[in-house]
Amino acid sequence: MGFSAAVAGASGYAGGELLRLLLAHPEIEIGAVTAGSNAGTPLGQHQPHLTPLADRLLGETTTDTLAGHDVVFLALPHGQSAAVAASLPEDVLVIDCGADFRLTEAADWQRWYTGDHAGTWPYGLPELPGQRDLLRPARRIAVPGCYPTVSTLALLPAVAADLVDARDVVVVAASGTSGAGRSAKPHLLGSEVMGAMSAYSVGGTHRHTPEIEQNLRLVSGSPVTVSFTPTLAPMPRGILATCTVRVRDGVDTAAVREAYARAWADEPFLHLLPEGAWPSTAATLGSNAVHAQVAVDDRAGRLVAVAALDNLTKGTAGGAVQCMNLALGIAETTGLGTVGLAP
Ligand SMILES: NC(=O)C1=CN([C@@H]2O[C@H](COP(=O)(O)OP(=O)(O)OC[C@H]3O[C@@H](n4cnc5c(N)ncnc54)[C@H](OP(=O)(O)O)[C@@H]3O)[C@@H](O)[C@H]2O)C=CC1
Ligand SMILES: CC(=O)N[C@@H](CCC(=O)OP(=O)(O)O)C(=O)O
Repeated sequence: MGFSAAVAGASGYAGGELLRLLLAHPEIEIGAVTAGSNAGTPLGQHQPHLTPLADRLLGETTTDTLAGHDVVFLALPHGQSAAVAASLPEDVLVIDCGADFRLTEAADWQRWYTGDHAGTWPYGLPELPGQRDLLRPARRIAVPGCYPTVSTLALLPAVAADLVDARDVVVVAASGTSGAGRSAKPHLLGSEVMGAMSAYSVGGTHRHTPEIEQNLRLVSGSPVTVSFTPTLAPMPRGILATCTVRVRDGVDTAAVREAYARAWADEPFLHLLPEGAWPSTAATLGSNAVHAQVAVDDRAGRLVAVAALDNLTKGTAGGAVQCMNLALGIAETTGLGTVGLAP
């Protein structure tokens, strides 16, 4: 065991997935586990699948509890991370699963969130060009939102190779309910969700829109406009994103597939499926993998890129552990699987 790690928000979904992954990580010893209103109760009461940690008591999320670790993961609601991070020494690796430090523009923060913009940390999507060089020396990392991870990765090779016009991107993504966190909300009741799909934050109102645009802008030679519509699917975890964008003249499926195969040849977690096979969330569950497929719809003149991932693994905790590995100087794939759970 080389490094100690604390997890704040350990009673929640993202915190639970972090602990599941860290339990299997050969270089990590799990230290403090903390919560909010559930502080003082045993972790096993909230995360019964984490049997080796069942008797651990959840601590208060304070500087005293979190201090003294090499790594601190924050899996807290938006707006809670800045104060905690500021109280920790600069040489401690702090990895925030929330949104507070993802956006580069304060104006974007003010438009899409409430309160003051806390700042910008290196963005925890290693697959962005040049990003690994920024993450290796970083001691503060902002993990992307789950929809931005899957949508950005689904579109990145096509936008980077200038095969598409990024002014006309449409993303419709279906998420499992764990994406909404664990606190009780009427629209997440079993009777509302089971056997039903529904759209929400329609009409360009979801706060992940500027994050997806920010990511694609990094590689696009032209302006980027994304119309993003999330939907809620009757499953506990997983996201399937269907992304379409106008293709440049003469671009066909073969050219797009070649660009994705080239871009992802050395990516350990990004898989372009064999031609004709389309992603399913189930095949990615519990793994850090992203499965994708692309085709050009010649009649409509649009690229269709479909990608699936597990929102709690590559979409949050797995992405966070991947970034931790880079920042600790250990192999990026340590403790992370690419094999999903099926059926
Ligand atoms: N779920 C997902 O798929 C994704 C989540 N994220 C982000 O990860 C973070 C955690 O999300 P998620 O796990 O889903 O949320 P949950 O609601 O499931 O968990 C929230 C956690 O934060 C704790 N908490 C709440 N308020 C406070 C407080 N004031 N002080 C200390 N601890 C507090 C809760 O403790 P208690 O049980 O005591 O209330 C709980 O442990 C969020 O920022 C979310 O946006 C990012 C990408 C995807
Ligand atoms: C199904 C569902 O409700 N999903 C969440 C996305 C969660 C996520 O990625 O997290 P951040 O809040 O960290 O950005 C939502 O749409 O708000």
